[in-house]
Amino acid sequence: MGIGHTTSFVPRILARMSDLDQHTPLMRQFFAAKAEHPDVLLFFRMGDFYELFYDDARKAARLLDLTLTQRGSSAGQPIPMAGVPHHAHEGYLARLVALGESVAICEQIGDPAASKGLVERKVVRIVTPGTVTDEALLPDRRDTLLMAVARGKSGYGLAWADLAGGRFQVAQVENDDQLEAELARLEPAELLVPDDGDWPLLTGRHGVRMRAPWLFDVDASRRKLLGFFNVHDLSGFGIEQMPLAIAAAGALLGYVEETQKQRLPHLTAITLESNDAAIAMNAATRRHLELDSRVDGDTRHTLLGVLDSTITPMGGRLLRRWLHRPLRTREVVEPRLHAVQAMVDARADEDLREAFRGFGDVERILTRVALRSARPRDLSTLRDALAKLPSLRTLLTPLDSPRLQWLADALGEHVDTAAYLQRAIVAQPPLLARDGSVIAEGFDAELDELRQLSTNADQFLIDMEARERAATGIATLKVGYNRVHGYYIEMGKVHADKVPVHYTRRQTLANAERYITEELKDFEDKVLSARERALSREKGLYEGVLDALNADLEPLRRCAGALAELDVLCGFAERAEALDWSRPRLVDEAVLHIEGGRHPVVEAVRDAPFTPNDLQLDDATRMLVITGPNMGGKSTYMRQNALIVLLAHIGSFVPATRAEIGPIDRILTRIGAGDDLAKGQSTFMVEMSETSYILHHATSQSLVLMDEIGRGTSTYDGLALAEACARHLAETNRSYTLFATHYFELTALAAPGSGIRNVHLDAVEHEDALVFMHAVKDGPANRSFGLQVASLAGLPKTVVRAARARLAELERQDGGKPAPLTAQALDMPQQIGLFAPPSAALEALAGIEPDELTPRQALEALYRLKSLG
Ligand SMILES: Nc1ncnc2c1ncn2[C@@H]1O[C@H](COP(=O)(O)OP(=O)(O)OP(=O)(O)O)[C@@H](O)[C@H]1O
Repeated sequence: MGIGHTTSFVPRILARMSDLDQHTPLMRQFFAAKAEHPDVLLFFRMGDFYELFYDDARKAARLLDLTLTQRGSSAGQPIPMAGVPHHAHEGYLARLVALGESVAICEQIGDPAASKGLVERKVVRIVTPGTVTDEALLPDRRDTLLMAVARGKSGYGLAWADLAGGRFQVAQVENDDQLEAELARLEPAELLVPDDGDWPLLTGRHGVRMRAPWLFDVDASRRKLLGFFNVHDLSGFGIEQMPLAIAAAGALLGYVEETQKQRLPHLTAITLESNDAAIAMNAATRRHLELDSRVDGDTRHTLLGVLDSTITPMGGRLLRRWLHRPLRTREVVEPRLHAVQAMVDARADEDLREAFRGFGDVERILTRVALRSARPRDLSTLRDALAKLPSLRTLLTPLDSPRLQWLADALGEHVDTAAYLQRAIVAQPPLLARDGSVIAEGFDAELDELRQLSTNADQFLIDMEARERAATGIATLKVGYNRVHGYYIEMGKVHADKVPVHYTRRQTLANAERYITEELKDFEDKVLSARERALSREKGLYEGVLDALNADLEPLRRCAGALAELDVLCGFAERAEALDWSRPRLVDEAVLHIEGGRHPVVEAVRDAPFTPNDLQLDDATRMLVITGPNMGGKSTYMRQNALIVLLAHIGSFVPATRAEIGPIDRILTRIGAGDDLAKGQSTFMVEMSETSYILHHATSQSLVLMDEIGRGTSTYDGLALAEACARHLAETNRSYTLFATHYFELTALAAPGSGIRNVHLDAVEHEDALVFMHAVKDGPANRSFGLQVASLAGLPKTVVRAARARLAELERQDGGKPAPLTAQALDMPQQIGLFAPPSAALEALAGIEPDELTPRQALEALYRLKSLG
């Protein structure tokens, strides 16, 4: 949904409503519902369909490929209409929500059969992209977040909620860059912002919803939060002094209450996310490192694609969260690494992972329990999950890791809940509670009796007949049933004198009398309504089961959280073994020392073996200037080091034989591929704004990757900028920098004492083919192989040949060496051969292919050249 959606739609609806009297009663009902929800699609329940009218119909028809029809006319105008069948509406909802649309569901409230005239209708809930909790509408392995952003002089307040998981978090950031970074990290499905001016950052984003600015009022928000969480102040959440965060949280909560129209008992606290705890990565870095999606949309060949071997969906979601927020807090990361080590040492992951199978999505199930929308199969999955806990705990017991033992504790026992669900729910319940047959036999005597009544009615009648015959001595006495009179005891008129006093006459036939007794009447009442009553009894019992689970929700949610974390850690152990990764050492000294490092994704995709490479950065060496041919492996080398650092800080082992990593505060990258031109900036502009961000933010604890900066402008501008940036990074920022460049001039920076070293990647020409070695070696590259790579890429032979001739000329002019970069050289570009006026004769010569000339043509060419010289 784009910004401004609201404003265009409302006046049209209101205009139609102005002549309400002329509309049919049904349409008046529609307009009334629509007036309350003007800016969302209205699903208007009519029998077995949800119908959409007017603009909603047109929009839905377009988005969902529905047929646009007409429903008669109202106020003299045909009514455009489109509909989706009720039984299949979830699929359509899912598609709309994925497109960032919201839908108000307007149900028939009254019983259509019982109501005279128009059945009552009411909007019962509003499904929005950021608030969905239905299983069918949610992606399994990714959080669906609703976010609100408040802005003020000191920056932005952010609040985000994962309603399906029951998480509610806030943070404050200082500027646009940080806001953009958080949006890139969290990727909210729906974003609420105050309608108080421009939001250039959000242009083109899906799911942005403008809200009235007063909804972000700090005082009102504070009151709302105090009321919602039933607390006296917000200091318990650590946000008392954070007005912007409070404003955002209040606005978010208001929206959730407005759309969900129900209590949200599973949101029990607000967690403050501190920016200091995480390694900062801006939006560009996330994109460049291809953490969970690539520029081309591929998700498999990403770090997450390689790393994710979690079994449960909640484990998958947690891993994604971790991956996007590597932590600086060693107290959290070290215990994870230790846990992975313990599992690797004990080779425990295989059994543990086996144990995770069938656990299902306990976390989301518990949310549905809290929201009372849990379905029977949610409860049976929960039951089966709880039943597996003891064996899971047994597997964890021998593992020597405090974190794993803590998690085993957090799993809890839940013996009573497990037994309770075992008793309450049938082995394989049906999909929907309304069909009955969910509550197990033996759980409730009344339900059992009701069920028995409907199934065992025949036996009861046979038994009763035998009993009454014996009691009265009338062998021909019959117990029967007819539709009009119901159950009866029938006997011939001749037996009139033997009729017991408690028999009441019901009907007289020609030769027989029919009676009813108290017992039979009771039976009749019970049987005739038994099915309905069984169903309604079941419904009540089902609610009771939900109540019982809700009473014990917190420990269950802790259990779900522990399961998710165990699953992720276990996945790390599995990956470490399968991919031969090793445990990184997080140290206090300023070093970045990686031996035998590999790029996890490139290695996974390549058929041929991957060449491992080392990295050594420390106080003495702050920057590597990396040269070498295109395709040599420069980008791969730079990124693999960033990924190794990142993996180490989420608690994973890393693709290296050894890694020693000092404190890191940020990972910053400037990498050309996939530049984001969406913002209407030129490639060079993007390059420079990213570079400027880096120069402003990189510290001596930052890891910076710079890939060929300066490429987007003229050679000398580019070269000058690249050198100035490199110097600044090495001397002022003093960051750990990997600086890949095609400007050989930059290799001159690596003077003794500069903290800069040259390394290069090599290729060799072998029988006309170019072989890339992919090994990082000391010193600058001695040639670039640019022409060879161009020829590999299929550039026309004549062009490559012309380039080769030109290169020879340039090298002759420059004495074959890269020119040292001096200010003088930069000021006087014309002195450098590249800009010398080209020789017409040489150019013509370059275009000549001797092998293809006849002797006569060769002679002619020679004369021509002579004339040019
Ligand atoms: N260490 C390695 N071992 C094996 N193969 C590698 C290695 N590094 C890179 N490669 C392979 O070489 C290809 C090119 O690598 P990369 O893109 O890093 O080169 P580059 O030097 O950055 O090139 P360019 O300058 O054109 O951007 C990769 O796609 C990968 O298949």
